[in-house]
Amino acid sequence: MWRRLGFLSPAISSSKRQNRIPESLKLVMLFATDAVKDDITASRRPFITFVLGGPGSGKGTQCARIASAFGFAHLSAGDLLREEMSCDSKKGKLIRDIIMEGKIVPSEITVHLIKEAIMSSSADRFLIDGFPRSEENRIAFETIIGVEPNLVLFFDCPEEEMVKRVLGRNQGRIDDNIETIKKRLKVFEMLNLPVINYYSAKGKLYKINATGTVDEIFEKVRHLFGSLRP
Ligand SMILES: Nc1ncnc2c1ncn2[C@@H]1O[C@H](COP(=O)(O)OP(=O)(O)OP(=O)(O)O)[C@@H](O)[C@H]1O
Ligand SMILES: Nc1ccn([C@H]2C[C@H](O)[C@@H](COP(=O)(O)O)O2)c(=O)n1
Ligand SMILES: [Mg+2]
Repeated sequence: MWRRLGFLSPAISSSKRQNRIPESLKLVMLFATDAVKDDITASRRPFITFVLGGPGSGKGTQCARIASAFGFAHLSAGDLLREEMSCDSKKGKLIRDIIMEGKIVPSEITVHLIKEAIMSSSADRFLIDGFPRSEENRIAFETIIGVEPNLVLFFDCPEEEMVKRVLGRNQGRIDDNIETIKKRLKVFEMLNLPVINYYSAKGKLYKINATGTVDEIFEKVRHLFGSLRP
């Protein structure tokens, strides 16, 4: 099956930008012992789908449809961070500042939130929406949680369409303004495309043209998930 997905995914041009792992994350990785990984993988091995795409490409919209049609638990990294951001704490303020700047929150924070969410769920299949956003995110997940995704969906959408959708979203998000969107698009290209290329090379990527109506896009997604036996 995964070979077939690889075949369907055209290669994506690779980014020249190298991602560096910060010292703080190296320390977390050092202490991510097998005992910690076993928290999630000892009693079960959930089916994990990463859902990637630029800002406004429709990840959240399609995840909601997939979750209700195929029984996946939907974990949005952005939603988890926004929830944490609303806490009146130093960490909450740090997250708010980073999101306003369109940058990426340190991986140890995001992976910890995802890990907690997986552990407190009894689901056997997860959509992890908006993660990993960088090579650092990806490596932290693999090291701390100790599993690789079974499948990676990439919603490929032209920039003008993404900007139009984000500006029309109207959900009161602090990053839904033109200045932050421009920064998020640059960060997507610099940090997220290398991750997409990585999974493409591994034959795990399924690229979906994210233009058209929500229903038209979901038809393609439905076809893919209908052929899976997670
Ligand atoms: N196919 C579509 N056509 C038109 N509008 C869409 C389509 N899919 C989603 N939208 C709308 O575009 C906006 C962005 O969609 P969504 O929140 O799903 O994107 P996202 O990829 O999760 O973005 P972000 O990374 O910023 O969270 C929403 O208002 C949504 O209703
Ligand atoms: N892995 C992630 C996911 C999200 N963030 C931050 C930065 C994003 O701009 C913001 C919103 O996420 P979205 O709702 O668009 O998925 O949250 C991050 O730092 N790391
Ligand atoms: Mg979203």
